[in-house]
Amino acid sequence: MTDPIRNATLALLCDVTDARRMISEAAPERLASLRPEGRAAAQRLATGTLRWADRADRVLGPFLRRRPSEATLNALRLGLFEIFVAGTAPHAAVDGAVDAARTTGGQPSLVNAVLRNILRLDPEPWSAAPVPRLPKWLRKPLVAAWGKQAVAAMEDVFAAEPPLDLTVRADAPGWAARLGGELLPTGSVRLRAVGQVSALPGFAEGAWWVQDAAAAIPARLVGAGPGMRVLDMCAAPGGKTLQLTAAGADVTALDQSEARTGRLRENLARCGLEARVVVGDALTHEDAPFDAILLDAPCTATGTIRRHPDLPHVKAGQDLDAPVALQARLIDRALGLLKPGGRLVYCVCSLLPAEGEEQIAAALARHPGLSAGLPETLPDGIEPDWRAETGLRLRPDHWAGRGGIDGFFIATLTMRGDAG
Ligand SMILES: C[S@@+](CC[C@H](N)C(=O)[O-])C[C@H]1O[C@@H](n2cnc3c(N)ncnc32)[C@H](O)[C@@H]1O
Repeated sequence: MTDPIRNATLALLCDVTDARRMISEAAPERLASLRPEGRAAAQRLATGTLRWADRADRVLGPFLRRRPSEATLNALRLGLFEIFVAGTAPHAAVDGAVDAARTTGGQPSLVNAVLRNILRLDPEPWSAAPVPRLPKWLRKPLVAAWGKQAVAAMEDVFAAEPPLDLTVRADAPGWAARLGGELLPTGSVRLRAVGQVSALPGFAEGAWWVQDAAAAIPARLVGAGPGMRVLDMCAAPGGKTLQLTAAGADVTALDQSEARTGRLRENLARCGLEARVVVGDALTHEDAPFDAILLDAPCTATGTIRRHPDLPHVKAGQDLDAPVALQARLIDRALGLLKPGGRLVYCVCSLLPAEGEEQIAAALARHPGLSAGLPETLPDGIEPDWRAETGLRLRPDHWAGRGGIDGFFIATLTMRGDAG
């Protein structure tokens, strides 16, 4: 009998590897006919399959004379993931992959033959294959920036299913105990093996929100508090807006995406928090001056691969010049909206220095009177080796034993009062 979840998973995998669409973008349409549990299952299968695609391709190599169609290759990857990682009974995984290949325009007989041949091998080749590696287009600049050993440690972290981190409004130790999670030194609560997030205690009343431990750090560096006028310049879907608002600041949350801003409004409403939400282009936003600005700039998001293993497939060969140029324009615009002496916190969830360290060096060169330096008192839990010359460099292999963190670069910038 045909399985709608596997069929939809295979179609979603082809959306990623063939049509170069992120799962978050393609899933709403692709999985629309499934029930909520089915949608969650298909997303889990697709994400896991992509996380292990590099190992699957190495195992498949000797069995394929040439690269098959995307539907066939993805059906094979899905079958191997189910058999060797997800623990599905081999006959069910093979039948499911064969059937999905048939429904999705692949070659079912090839999928059947290859998977059965692999299952016959003794010892099975999966376990001996190396940890999935990043694709060359990304590995090369990362090795140049952080070295081979660090990149290998990142790849180990990317191979594992990431934990779920929460930012808690009050009483993080209490919520960690209640949810059976770990209280991280930076104050986030880390959970493992979570089913439906919205069913957890505290979700409905907005006692916490989902936010990676690294992503929770930039807003803490803003120093927001009551009486301060703060601009969250690229705000949606709003994890950082929630932090700034919860700290008591008068927050303007600006983002150009109507759809993402809708999610930001929902998040504020769930948490009972208020901010002025504006849909608009930060490059033309007026309404100055602000005491502080948080600029969480659009970027390659290469720091979030452990949560988004679809990203290396979708962004392959992406031009870096456009995001880097936009980030520079956004920094310049933000500086123009700040009160003299006000603080700009710039951050990107990128592992590429061009979007982080080099972006800040270029801003310092463009603006005499601008300085980059971390505040004297840093938020709790920041490790000494996360400090970089002009800010904080957070990498996925930091806290590797605890499940890692997202990659981020964060700088705090201040313009001297008399400088223009
Ligand atoms: C990294 S995401 C922000 C994530 C958000 N700060 C959070 O914590 O949930 C970058 C955001 O920048 C927005 N963006 C990109 N270019 C923009 C522009 N010119 N003006 C305003 N927003 C922009 C995108 O729509 C996207 O929501």
